[in-house]
Parts: sequence; C-alpha cells; structure tokens
Amino acid sequence: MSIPSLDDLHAIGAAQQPTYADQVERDRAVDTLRKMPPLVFAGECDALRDKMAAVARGEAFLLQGGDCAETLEGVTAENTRNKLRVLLSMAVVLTYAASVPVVKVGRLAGQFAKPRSSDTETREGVTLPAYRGDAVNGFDFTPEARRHDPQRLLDVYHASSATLNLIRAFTTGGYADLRQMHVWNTDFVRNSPVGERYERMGAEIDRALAFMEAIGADPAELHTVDFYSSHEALILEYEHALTRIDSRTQLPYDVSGHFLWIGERTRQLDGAHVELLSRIANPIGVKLGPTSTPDDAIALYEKLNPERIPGKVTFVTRFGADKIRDLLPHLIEKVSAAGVEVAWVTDPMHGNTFATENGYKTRDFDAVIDEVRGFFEVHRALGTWPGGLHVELTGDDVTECVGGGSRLSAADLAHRYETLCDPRLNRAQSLELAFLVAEMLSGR
Ligand SMILES: O=C[C@H](O)[C@H](O)COP(=O)(O)O
Ligand SMILES: C=C(OP(=O)(O)O)C(=O)O
Ligand SMILES: [Mn+2]
Repeated sequence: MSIPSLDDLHAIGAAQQPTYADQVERDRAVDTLRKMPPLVFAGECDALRDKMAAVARGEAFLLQGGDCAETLEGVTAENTRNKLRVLLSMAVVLTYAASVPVVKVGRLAGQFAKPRSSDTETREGVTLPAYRGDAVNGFDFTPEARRHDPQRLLDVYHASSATLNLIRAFTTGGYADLRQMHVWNTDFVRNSPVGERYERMGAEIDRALAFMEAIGADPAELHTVDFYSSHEALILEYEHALTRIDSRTQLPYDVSGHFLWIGERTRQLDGAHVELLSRIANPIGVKLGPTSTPDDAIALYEKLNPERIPGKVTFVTRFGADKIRDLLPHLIEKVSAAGVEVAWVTDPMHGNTFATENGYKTRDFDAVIDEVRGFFEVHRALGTWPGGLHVELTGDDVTECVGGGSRLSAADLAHRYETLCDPRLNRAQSLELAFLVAEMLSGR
C-alpha cells in the first residue's frame, strides 16, 4: 500500500493543523524528521494489533491512559515513572480482581499535540493563537511562545525518544516486576484508604507468588511487562515523516507510536487523517462523540480497514454520562449487524468536562464512573464485550478533577492544577477507578 505525499494529504484537507509561516523552515524540520530512526518497531505494532484482536473477541481488556497533553518540561524521570507506576498498579488491580488479561497502553511518548475548540485565546483584551500542545507552540501567553514553530516537531521527537527509552528500561529491567508492586505505592499507602486496599491486594498476590515459586513455576510474565505507546495522530508533518515502509512486510507503519488514534474533531471520512491512517498497518483508534451515527462508524471502519484485519480498529466512545445509555446500544447493534468486529472502549473523560464558577476546566469523578457504569450496563444488556478504558490521568497528586474518595471540591482545584489542557485523574482517583472497574468486570 502506498502513502500519499505530505502535500497531497494537505490538499485533501485536514482539520486542526498548525499554520507555519515559513515553509522553508517547515520543510527543513520535516526533512530532518524523515531521517530520524523509528521510535517503535513495526513488529511491536503487530503484537499490539494481535492483542487488540483479543480485546475485540472479548478475551482481554485495554487500559489506555496518560496526560491529555504531555509537555517537554514534563519529560523527567520522576514524571515518567509516576505515570508508569499508576498504570501498572491499575493493571494489577484489574488483572487480579477480574482475572482478565490487561493490554497496557500509555498516552505518552508522543501525546504533544492538541485539537482545540477555538483557534484563539483572549486574556484581558489581548487575543493570541490558542495553545495547541508543545508540538506546535508554547503555553506562555506571549506572541513569541504562541507562534507555530516547526522546530518543535523535532523537540517532541527527541522527548518521545527519551520517554520511551526510560519506559522500556523500567518495563524490562526490573521495575515492573510484580514483586515490586508494593514499592510502586509505598509513599501513599499510609495515608489513603485506596492505598490500604491496594496493599491488602498486594499481600494476597505475594502469597500467590510464594506458592508459585515453591512449586517451581516462575513465568517470565511476572518479571517484565508489555507496555505500548499511543497518541492522537494529529499533526500531518510529524506523522507523515515517521511513516515508514517495514522491511519485513513491505507495509507502511507510523513508527511514531504503537497505537495511533483519530480524534473526535478530525474523523471526517474524506479528511486527511482518515486517509493517512487507512494506509498504515498499526492498530488504530477512532474517537466517537455523541454526534456520530452508526452509519458514520461503519463507513469509517470500511475505509480504515477494508481488509477487515482483526485488531486493526478500536472504537473509543466519549458520549458523556448523560448520553451513553441512550446512544451506545444503537451504535453497537448497527455496527455489529454490519458484520464489523471492533474493540469497544470507553473514554469517560471527554464527554464530562465542565467549567467551575472559579474558572477551572474540570470533570466530576462521579460522572466519569457513571459513564463507565453505563458502558458496562449497555454491553451486558447486549451480550457484547466492554473492551477497555481510555482515561486522562497522571501519577501525581494533582487536583484537577472534583470528587473521588478524598472529595476534592471546586475550591480545592487551585491547590495543584497543573494540566495545560484537560483535567486528569490523580493517582488516588485512578486507583479508585481501577477497583470500581475491576468490580464491574468481574460482574460483582
Ligand atoms: O483534549 C481534548 C481537546 O483538545 C480538548 O478537550 C479541547 O479543549 P478546549 O475546548 O479547551 O479547546
Ligand atoms: C482530544 C481528545 O479527545 P477527543 O478527540 O475525544 O475530544 C483527547 O483525547 O485528548
Ligand atoms: Mn483531552
């Protein structure tokens, strides 16, 4: 399968793109990017696609999470470790409490570009281009920072490379060993109810591990973890430059990440994002919001996966807690009736965003849980498989979403509100979510 040129893709028309003032500067950055080594190996993408096929068949569950917007400044050992450990902790809870294999995917090592509702932002009478993620411009509210700068594509490539390098070291070098699960959360177990619950589960797992060791069973799966990277494939310059022909299969792969998704704002059937992602062999996701009809979803599937390769397409619904029970049943029924087999995943974040009176963009933990419950209820009623969870979270103790066990209020948000785009679940809220989802998965 061939790939259209970058110019041809732009000619098709792409929403939510940067506007680079200097084309020579842009071309120089893209040419440099084209020479850079892949960030992931195509064979790893195939392995993840096979795992997503297992999700679609109802044999595994996807856990996908990380920042709404990664930042260049956030590429530190501490930040990366914190995100990894909360995802690993959640995965252990889900695997142990529900006895289901969990496919682990980070929104990281590439999640640097944001689609926005508005092209501009106005503060005290001054209007500047909106912040579109560190891949495009800077967050500071100055004309210099908000300029769309193609050099940032290279900065993001290097930041993603450093992040992935550390993730690979952690997941294969001992940190992700199941025997370390206490160490991941020692600092927070003491003062949180969900931490205590996690620790009790850890003690049970330790006993099971000791038993296995005693009988001479010590599978490699206990010591290392398969962990994959993902991001929204938004900026055509970046994704096109990192799309390469795999020498084994002669097929194109977007080697900027293992799993790429198309956002709610860029899923036009005749648009450039759908065109590019229809050509690559990676597993891909499509976000579906409340305005997507079943016919839209079926047409997207046919275009993205005409050969019906298992595991290639995942539908990530983000309807909002108040709509999922009305909209999801019809969508699943019609898609299934068309003979389309996809992994169904819930994003309980993006349909539940609101602004507080004191001016913070937030989400209520209860609404997030309610959307997840709706997702499970609908699948149970239809006899289909609730395939996974796509969430915005961080391993840090931020205060961005209200509610949860520690009952964060709107007034608490000012304490540690650090996201540059959407509000994330903090570590305690993420673990609480994992325990609740484990209960829903095991049907209790
Ligand atoms: O992450 C998703 C979108 O980029 C985000 O929700 C858009 O936010 P905005 O409405 O503040 O532009
Ligand atoms: C932009 C995002 O979501 P959506 O496309 O669903 O709005 C996101 O996942 O950050
Ligand atoms: Mn977001």
